[in-house]
Amino acid sequence: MKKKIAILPGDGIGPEVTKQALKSLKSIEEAFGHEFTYTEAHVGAAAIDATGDPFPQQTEDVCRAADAILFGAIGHPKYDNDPKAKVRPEQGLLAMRKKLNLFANVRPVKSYDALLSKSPLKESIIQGTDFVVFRELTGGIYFGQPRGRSEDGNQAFDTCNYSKEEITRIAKLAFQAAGNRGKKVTLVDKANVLATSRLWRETVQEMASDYPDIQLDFMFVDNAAMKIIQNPKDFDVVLTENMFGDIITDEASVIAGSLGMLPSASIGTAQSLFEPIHGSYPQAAGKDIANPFGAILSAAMLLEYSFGLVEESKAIQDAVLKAVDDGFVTEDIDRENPVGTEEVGDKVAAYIKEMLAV
Ligand SMILES: NC(=O)C1=CN([C@@H]2O[C@H](COP(=O)(O)OP(=O)(O)OC[C@H]3O[C@@H](n4cnc5c(N)ncnc54)[C@H](O)[C@@H]3O)[C@@H](O)[C@H]2O)C=CC1
Ligand SMILES: CC(C)CC(=O)C(=O)O
Ligand SMILES: [Mg+2]
Repeated sequence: MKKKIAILPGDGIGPEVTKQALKSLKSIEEAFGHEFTYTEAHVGAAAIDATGDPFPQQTEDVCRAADAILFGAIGHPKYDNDPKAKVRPEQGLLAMRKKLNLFANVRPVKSYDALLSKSPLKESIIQGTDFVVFRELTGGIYFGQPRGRSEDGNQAFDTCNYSKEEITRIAKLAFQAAGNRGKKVTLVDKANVLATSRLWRETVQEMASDYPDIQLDFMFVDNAAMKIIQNPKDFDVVLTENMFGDIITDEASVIAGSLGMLPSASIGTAQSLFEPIHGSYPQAAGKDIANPFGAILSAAMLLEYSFGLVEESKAIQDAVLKAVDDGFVTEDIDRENPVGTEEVGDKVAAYIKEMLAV
């Protein structure tokens, strides 16, 4: 199969974890005889430095010309520590999501048997966790207008906005996913307080009759934040809006062992984009300590979601599992006996070929 992949490494640890994901994709090409071409483009602080724009037209063009997009992370302390900065790397990420219509961010959460003992959570509680969060990605408070500051600068405001259409299109994907899994959708919202959350409940309730074999539950987000840690196995498909999904998945990553473990797919109406759920972790940049599994598993999601290459995707997932089982993990997982980012990437790429006997 011949496919074009846009590579957007971004900032901080973005380039190093993306590099490890590419090693796995190259093993897959070799093992299965596929031909992927990779076109790199700037996004985030790297793009501001190069062009003044965190999501330049040239990068958008590269994304639109591709069959799928692999993204690292954006963000830089020089902007985080300057609340008055006029242009911010995060604007690039949000612009990219909006312009490419990446409306559904799918974030699978799993525990790893080999990592159970490393978790601050009780093994008996997290063992066997397997749920997926469908996070709406192009609406809500990250995008709503008006937003800004009052004229005297003493007040600031953001707007949370949702339309039925925005809710319906992601809810459909969540119901369909539940049909192929544990047949349960939990809508996480704040319908006791927010008008937007009440629209979510109403819309999803109306849709439920189209999916009679799916159990639909509702949970307020504050309760969900607690229950995900207390009883993660109660969840199958979690459906939620943009900001709630952002927050509860960072929390849920503790179940997997580290924020560096979780991949994601951002489903678009044309191309889809694949990215680890973490940020640019600037403290770790260039130190060969970042966990690349989230990025590598994002490449696995890319193969399955965008190219329909299920066996190839599984080959990467199996190699990751073997690397984890064999103790090839970075210091966020194993402080006493870590290996470096590059070594993890090399190991997974080698295991793919070894397990497929290439
Ligand atoms: N999708 C994106 O590109 C995102 C970008 N950001 C940006 O990233 C920058 C840093 O933000 P933070 O809040 O510190 O979030 P972050 O996700 O970069 O890091 C938070 C903490 O998670 C751990 N961590 C994250 N990724 C890891 C990895 N691959 N391996 C090992 N440990 C890892 C580290 O303990 C780190 O201190 C900011 O500029 C922020 O705006 C934040 C979240 C998402
Ligand atoms: C940096 C934010 C815009 C997004 C974020 O934290 C995320 O998508 O996980
Ligand atoms: Mg986040």
